[in-house]
Amino acid sequence: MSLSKNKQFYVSWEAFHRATKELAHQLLEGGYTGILAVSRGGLVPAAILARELNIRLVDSICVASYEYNQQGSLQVLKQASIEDSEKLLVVDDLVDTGETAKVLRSLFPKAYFVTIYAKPQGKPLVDKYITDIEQDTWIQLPWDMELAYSQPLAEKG
Ligand SMILES: O=P(O)(O)OC[C@H]1O[C@H](OP(=O)(O)OP(=O)(O)O)[C@H](O)[C@@H]1O
Ligand code: HPA
Ligand SMILES: [Mg+2]
Repeated sequence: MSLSKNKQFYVSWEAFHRATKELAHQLLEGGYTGILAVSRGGLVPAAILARELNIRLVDSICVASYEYNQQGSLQVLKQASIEDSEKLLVVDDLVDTGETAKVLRSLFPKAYFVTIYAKPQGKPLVDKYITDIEQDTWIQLPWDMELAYSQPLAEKG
């Protein structure tokens, strides 16, 4: 299924870091003892949360569903070895249709599922997130972008 969107939401590294630290603040009193990163997008916020919350038990589950913005069926490429528990944080960068979160929730029903960004369709599947993004918007993450020259407005046709 094509998820091409009308609008784009560009996220800088700084903005991503700031939002993830805000998430860490909100999780500080939760007593979480382990992190499960949903690779690949969840690896970046998982590393930041692990540092901020002083959690050293970090695992990953490797899934694939999108090829750029074409959504296919979700495949689990590598299972996690960490145990499901109320003290486990499952971390992804974002929830869009909720298909990834649905699978993760069925595999880790006790865990606390967090993301940085959430679109309306996927929002009911996450326990906590930081920023709402409209469904028709594509989130451009910092690791998918590079600095580039921008033509002055006066020179644009
Ligand atoms: O709510 P959904 O519609 O399932 O979309 C959200 C998922 O899509 C992206 O991952 P993707 O499968 O593109 O792989 P990546 O993390 O390796 O980039 C994102 O990192 C989430 O994991
Ligand atoms: O909006 C998005 N941006 C980046 N990756 C994604 N995977 C699903 N939706 C998105
Ligand atoms: Mg992902």
